Amino acid sequence: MSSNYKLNHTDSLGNGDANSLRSNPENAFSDLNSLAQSEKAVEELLIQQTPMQASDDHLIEFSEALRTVAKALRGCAEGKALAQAEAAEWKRRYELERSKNLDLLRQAPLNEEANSMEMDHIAKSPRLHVPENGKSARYALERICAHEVLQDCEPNSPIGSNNKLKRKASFKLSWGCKGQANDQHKKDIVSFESGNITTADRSSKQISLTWETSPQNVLIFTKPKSTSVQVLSVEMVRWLREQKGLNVYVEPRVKAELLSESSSFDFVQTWEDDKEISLLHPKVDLVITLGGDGTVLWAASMFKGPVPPIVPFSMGSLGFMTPFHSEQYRECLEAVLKGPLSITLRHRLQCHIIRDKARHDYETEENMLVLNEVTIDRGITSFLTNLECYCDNSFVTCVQGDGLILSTTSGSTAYSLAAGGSMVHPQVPGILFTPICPHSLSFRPLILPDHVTVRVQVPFNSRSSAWVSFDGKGRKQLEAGDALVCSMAPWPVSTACQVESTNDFLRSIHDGLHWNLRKTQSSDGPRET
Ligand SMILES: NC(=O)c1ccc[n+]([C@@H]2O[C@H](COP(=O)([O-])OP(=O)(O)OC[C@H]3O[C@@H](n4cnc5c(N)ncnc54)[C@H](O)[C@@H]3O)[C@@H](O)[C@H]2O)c1
Ligand SMILES: Nc1ncnc2c1ncn2[C@@H]1O[C@H](COP(=O)(O)OP(=O)(O)OP(=O)(O)O)[C@@H](O)[C@H]1O
Repeated sequence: MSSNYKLNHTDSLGNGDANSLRSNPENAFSDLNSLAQSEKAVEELLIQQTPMQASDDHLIEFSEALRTVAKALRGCAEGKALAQAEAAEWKRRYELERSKNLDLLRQAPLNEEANSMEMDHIAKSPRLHVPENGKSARYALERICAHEVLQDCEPNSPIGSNNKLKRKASFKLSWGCKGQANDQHKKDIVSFESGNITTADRSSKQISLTWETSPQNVLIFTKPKSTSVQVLSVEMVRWLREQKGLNVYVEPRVKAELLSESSSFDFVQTWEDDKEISLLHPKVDLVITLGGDGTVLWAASMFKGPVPPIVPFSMGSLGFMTPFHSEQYRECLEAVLKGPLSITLRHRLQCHIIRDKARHDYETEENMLVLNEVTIDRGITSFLTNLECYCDNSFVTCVQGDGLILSTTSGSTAYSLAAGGSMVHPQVPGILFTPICPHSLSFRPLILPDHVTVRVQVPFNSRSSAWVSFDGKGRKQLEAGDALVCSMAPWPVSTACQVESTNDFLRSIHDGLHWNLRKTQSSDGPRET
């Protein structure tokens, strides 16, 4: 009889048998009463044990039950308080992150204004055209269009040390209308005049870049350790200088290669210190890449802010972002330098890690920008990753598997595709949320809108840490309590198109992946009657 009330054991939160008592406490009391009123039971008890012992037993069991209930309630309250504290802490960090980003964005128009005044004063240059809608797009475009003065910030800087005062080439962007380029700018997408909601111009039209002043400064990135790339770079640098009269910048490694070819390449400019790379953007009108997609990723990673337009030549096995053929480099570059050219505006993600250790002082690790994706995986451990994912502070899901890929739409044809994600046109704004080998039958990839902030956290009860990599590089460990915060960056990467954005994208998936290649069924057979 007494076993009806016995609370054998409880877990750390006081759950277990306590729950059954808590869920139905009245039954427990009424059973006790009926037991006490049962003469037969009392007689039996008197025979088996002394009255003192019996009532002691009941009192002990009853007080045990109460203690367990109290423990369970305390556990619940503590859990709730902890969750609330954690939510508040994350909200604080999120707000800090947001205000930091807003500050950055606010500074942009100021700098732009300052530049503009300086420019107007120096050279009465035409102002760039700025699209009128959405703030983030406006800032992004202002930033990539910025006119800047080529002045050495540090007199001893090797970058452009033989430059006099030069002006960065200016350009304007225009959005095509029904496939035709014109001078229209982006307009509000949704109008709601007279209560009627209608959509007008869409955001992802073909974009055309027109030079307003000729590009003068070209930076070439090359895939290392490739003989064919080295041969082409020698030829291209000479052509750009002798035929086009351009200033050419290359990486220090490439300058050494060129000089070993001939001392006549000493006009080529480079840098010595990695810190000087941050000075590249104001000096470079155009970037050329010679290699595969990896070289485009490498080039983009050199720019921690705005990126000059990139002309990617294909010298790898695939090439989803490299539409130009190296054999025709002269014709291609002639056309690009003259303009106008179609571009694909590829979004990037900005990511940063928040360490649990740095909980009380807003940390700190450098923001990383990715053109393809940021991956959180299990590294060399054999344990499942356990990743809690939030989207703007709403819980999304917990990833248990090999990891998670947060990809741009440009990266949708890379790792995300291999993990089962959809292929998405690179100009569709969005963040792909693709699990890697999830240990669940119902986990499907998601595509989230471009305005959200995604947070991926390793929970404190995780069995192992996780590893983050950025476009397949720069691996960093995430310990329990650490989080990765990721949102759309305001600095896209514009790559020149061979034809136009959609045509290039479709060609790349046909040529690169043999997408949906199937022998055509012959008409020689049964037909619908
Ligand atoms: N299982 C996989 O498919 C897998 C695994 C790891 C990394 N990757 C990809 O490799 C990228 C790094 O490229 P890398 O060249 O520095 O390394 P890499 O030299 O190892 O090349 C990886 C391959 O991915 C291709 N690739 C890169 N970006 C692409 C894109 N946007 N669309 C289609 N294919 C693309 C490259 O052309 C190359 O063939 C990572 O960002 C990741 O997307 C893929
Ligand atoms: N300028 C560079 N400096 C250092 N590393 C680079 C540079 N350019 C490319 N890489 C690296 O070299 C590797 C190979 O580059 P890339 O993908 O362009 O060539 P690939 O592998 O031959 O092309 P594909 O994958 O199409 O066959 C990549 O990991 C990339 O990060």
